[in-house]
Amino acid sequence: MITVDRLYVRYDDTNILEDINLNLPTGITCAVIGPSGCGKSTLLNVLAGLQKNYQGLVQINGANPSPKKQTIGFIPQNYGLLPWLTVKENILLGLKIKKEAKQGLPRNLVDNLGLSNLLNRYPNNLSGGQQQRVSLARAFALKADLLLMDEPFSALDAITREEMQDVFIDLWQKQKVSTILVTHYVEEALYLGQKIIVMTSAPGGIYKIIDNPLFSDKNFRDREIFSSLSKEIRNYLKKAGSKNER
Ligand SMILES: Nc1ncnc2c1ncn2[C@@H]1O[C@H](COP(=O)(O)OP(=O)(O)OP(=O)(O)O)[C@@H](O)[C@H]1O
Repeated sequence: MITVDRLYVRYDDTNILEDINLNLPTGITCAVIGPSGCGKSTLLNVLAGLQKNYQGLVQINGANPSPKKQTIGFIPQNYGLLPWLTVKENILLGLKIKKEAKQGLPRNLVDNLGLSNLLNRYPNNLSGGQQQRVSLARAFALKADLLLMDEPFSALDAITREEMQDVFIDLWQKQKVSTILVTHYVEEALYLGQKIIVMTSAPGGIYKIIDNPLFSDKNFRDREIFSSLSKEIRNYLKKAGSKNER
């Protein structure tokens, strides 16, 4: 369970996040969408335990976010791979930090992600899609309490992005890890988020939380509700971008 109660983040005298309240049950995916600069990455950083300068209550399974108390997987915008480590070493990195590297490489995961022949390569010699697969392997190997992804697929071309969205859904179906992902794409939010949080522009707040009936439906674009729901979110985003119109 993820609980956020009256969360504020301030830099100097400016509120970046303002009065964020959230209750997310364990084992769901939640997509966060909102105008540029509204504080989406800041929210992820707070949940990851990377940012401590906040006010309010933030709890993951009843405790403040901390690498000592929970296992938190984090996939940043640039995949977060260490260029001086091989694919294999990058995948094992999280497990090493968790002191579980002795279990060795999670072979099924590596095979499912098509990484078996790339284990000795370095990240710079991989395509964007391959790098993203490595970062997913590292995150899912952890069997994390919470997986945070900051625009995980935005650097990929459209076809590879759609492939990676399917890869994510397949992995998630097997593990049902609680996941929060930030995205700029309405379609991505509709495919990957059981819940969709629409944020207001700076200072970031929650404009609307939507229960999404299209989650993980591979034919979601063909469903009748798709165009009305995506229109609704785009309208929310337009309004959310201009607080006066709320
Ligand atoms: N260390 C910092 N000091 C001061 N201001 C900061 C700092 N880090 C972030 N900010 C500001 O906080 C605001 C929110 O930034 P954040 O990166 O969380 O937004 P975002 O919604 O993820 O943006 P984008 O969609 O463009 O990636 C921005 O105005 C940013 O300039």
